[in-house]
Amino acid sequence: MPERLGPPLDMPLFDRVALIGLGLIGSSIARAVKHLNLAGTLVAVDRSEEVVTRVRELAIADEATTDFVAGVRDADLVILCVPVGVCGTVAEAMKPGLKPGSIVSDVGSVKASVIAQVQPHLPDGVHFVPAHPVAGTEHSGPDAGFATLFHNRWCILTPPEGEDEEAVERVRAFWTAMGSNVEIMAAQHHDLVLAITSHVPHLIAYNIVGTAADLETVTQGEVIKFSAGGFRDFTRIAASDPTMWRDIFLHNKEAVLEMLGRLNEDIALLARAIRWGEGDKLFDLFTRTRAIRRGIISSGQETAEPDFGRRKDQA
Ligand SMILES: NC(=O)C1=CN([C@@H]2O[C@H](COP(=O)(O)OP(=O)(O)OC[C@H]3O[C@@H](n4cnc5c(N)ncnc54)[C@H](O)[C@@H]3O)[C@@H](O)[C@H]2O)C=CC1
Ligand SMILES: O=C(O)C(=O)Cc1ccc(O)cc1
Repeated sequence: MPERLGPPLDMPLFDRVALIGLGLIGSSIARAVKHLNLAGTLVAVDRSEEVVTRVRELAIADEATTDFVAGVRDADLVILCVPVGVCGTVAEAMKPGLKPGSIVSDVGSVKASVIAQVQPHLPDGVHFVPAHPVAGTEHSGPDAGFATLFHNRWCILTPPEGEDEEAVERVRAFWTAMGSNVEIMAAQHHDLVLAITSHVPHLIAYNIVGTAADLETVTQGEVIKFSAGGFRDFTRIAASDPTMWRDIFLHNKEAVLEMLGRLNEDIALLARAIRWGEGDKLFDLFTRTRAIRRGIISSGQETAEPDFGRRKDQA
């Protein structure tokens, strides 16, 4: 797997790009954009003065402001990198500054709800190409980002039907330049797929760590001391940002509940197999799941060892 970004482009893809929300994802995009020369001018917008100050200290954008309207003015591409629950209010706040012909995008982990929140606020002539980079870590904030985060990772675009093809292709080119593999799918389908591949696994991690911490027969000290096994991987996931994940579950409610229902049925079957000593059933499942893990590794999406967020290849 290549660990470095390519050389900077001779010509930027966009004259002016505005990022709203400079946390893990926004600041990773900012670093990649600067490194690869993807924007003539990069503007950072955040509601937090502290974040804006830190962005200036880190020098990861050309301009930084808390003023949404001024921040997006004249931008050709505006990307919302905020928790999914506030995308509608952010879109409403920036609306007066949006330039006709510009492209609005986002990075939210849920797509149908973000589209429903944002679309009503976009003036005619502004294109909307929602995106979800399927790449991240359990860390948050502008210091947590790194330019190679999206390298060799999927980025899913969910343009509403009838959206301008050229706008979609420009967003595709942007993510491809950052090293992502881009796929296009319907927002509802995205939400169903991500419910089982990302959202429910996070819920399970939050649940198992919470349950272990609550167990009266096991002390907090023992949970930490003996966490070298599978539990340790769950604690990494369960350290993910509470605001972000609260919003994901509330905004992908139906798909998550659907997948949880299915999961509950399968767990009941596993409990039954254990109770009745049906070793073959357990063995068959574990054999199938081992093949899935090996398939992921051989596809180059994951290293064989735990990488705890791929921070060693930060750029
Ligand atoms: N963390 C991850 O691993 C991934 C996150 N995402 C998505 O990316 C988005 C951002 O996530 P992170 O960068 O991890 O979050 P973060 O917590 O690191 O950063 C969020 C930033 O948004 C700002 N913000 C919050 N509310 C705002 C508002 N109303 N107006 C303006 N700025 C506001 C915060 O000040 C902060 O700087 C979320 O929608 C999340 O679902 C997508 C892929 C991976
Ligand atoms: O840290 C991890 O293991 C993740 O799963 C990161 C992540 C979180 C949310 C997303 O929408 C995509 C990726």
